[in-house]
Amino acid sequence: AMKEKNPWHKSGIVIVAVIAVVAVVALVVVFVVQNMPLPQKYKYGIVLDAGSSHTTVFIYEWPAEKDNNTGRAEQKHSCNVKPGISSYAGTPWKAGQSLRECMREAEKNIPKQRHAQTPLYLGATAGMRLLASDEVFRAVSETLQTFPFSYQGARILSGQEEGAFGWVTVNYLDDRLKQGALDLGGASTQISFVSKMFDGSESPGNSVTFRLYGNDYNLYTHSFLCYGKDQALKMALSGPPAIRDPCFHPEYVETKEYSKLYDSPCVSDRKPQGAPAFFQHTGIGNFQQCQDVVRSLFNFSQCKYSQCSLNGVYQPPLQGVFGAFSAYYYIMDFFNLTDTSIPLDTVKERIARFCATPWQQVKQQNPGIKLKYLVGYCFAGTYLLTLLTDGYNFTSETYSNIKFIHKQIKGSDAGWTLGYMLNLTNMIPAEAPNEPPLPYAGYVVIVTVIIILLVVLFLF
Ligand SMILES: Nc1ccn([C@@H]2O[C@H](COP(=O)(O)OP(=O)(O)OP(=O)(O)O)[C@@H](O)[C@H]2O)c(=O)n1
Ligand SMILES: [Ca+2]
Repeated sequence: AMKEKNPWHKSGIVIVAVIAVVAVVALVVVFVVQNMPLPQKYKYGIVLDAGSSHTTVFIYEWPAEKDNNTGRAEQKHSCNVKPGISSYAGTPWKAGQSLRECMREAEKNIPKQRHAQTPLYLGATAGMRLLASDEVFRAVSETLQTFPFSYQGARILSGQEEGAFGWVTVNYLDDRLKQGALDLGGASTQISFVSKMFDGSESPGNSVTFRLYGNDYNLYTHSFLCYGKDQALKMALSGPPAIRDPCFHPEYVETKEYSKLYDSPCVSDRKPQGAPAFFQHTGIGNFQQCQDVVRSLFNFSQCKYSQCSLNGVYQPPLQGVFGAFSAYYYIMDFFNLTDTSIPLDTVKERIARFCATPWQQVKQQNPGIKLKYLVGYCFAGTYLLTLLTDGYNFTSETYSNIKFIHKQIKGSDAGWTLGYMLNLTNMIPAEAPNEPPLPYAGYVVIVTVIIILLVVLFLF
């Protein structure tokens, strides 16, 4: 009998193979889809930074299901209003009104179902330290309570908190190396850093301890009230009647109201008897002389500690790199000098040349810059350099340890607000995060390749 070929034999193998391949592909697909991260659910927090010159509403966002020890809160949105609430001393209700528009934006930026559980904090800094108006706080609180968030209250931060939380923000997410923090505001300025030479014993008032990513830190921090850039300018102007002012450009002439100059506690006791109502403010644009004026605002005559920065305030030796933000950044960004590999002498020369440039020419060369800011950069640049060198003791050698920064990793603004919220929500990461051994994509690729390998072996 003829051996009949079984036509089913060959096609049977093919069918089995196809089914096997389809099954494996299906397996892989199901596996990948199943293991894909679910659409994230987020939690939110709102912090209002009520500074002396502005109020900024910050919205932070972090994954809801993750434990909080991995450093993942990020800035989702920010909204800025000027001027600061402390400028509404005469009309407190307007301070409340001024925040409405940004708060409505916050409502839009946070999903409705999360509103009620979103904490809302307002922290005020140096402007309110100087004003200390209960009426302004009451008006602001009333406004904030009309929004559907979980209002946690408004308060004035101490200078120590402001410095310490700025340090936490700068070091959050970045556990590789501990950076110091330099904050130059309108009404106060802060310096915060960790130093081997500082254990808090010499000056307990400058000491703050934190546990961050598995390490304990003893932080040195100090806030100088009245030494923000706007109040420092008032102090500089209120010296001997500033007729010919080295901190303003040649050809700058402006008639100014004397009483406006003395409207802050930083300068009120300097007001001379029988001062005229108006004075002519005339620039001569001289960096060296402007530096002398700034130095005269710093008192170096007494120090009861092993060493001091200025005004008899203890400061341990500088250590490590520093993130310098807020006005430090705005000023150096204007001068195109945020790159600190540029030698300090070159930086001084450039600012000196700017100060010596006649005001008309400065205006022509900087058409895009608001005049109220532009007019102040000669003083601001001189003040910044003098504070860093004569004040904090940075040198030509250590200047490059400063990094002028605006945003943190992942786009959060550098400043005290993120650190403040992390602290109040118990989210300052006490332990270092547990990294998964493989990134997710790598894990999927490896699993898939192994399965395909097994299938190929099986077929042959
Ligand atoms: N784009 C900007 C924004 C602000 N400024 C100025 O920089 C200074 C500091 O601003 P900021 O850090 O916002 O200070 P505040 O938080 O308002 O003040 P403080 O921290 O002292 O309360 C102010 O003189 C402000 O006018 C600037 O030159 N350019
Ligand atoms: Ca500030």
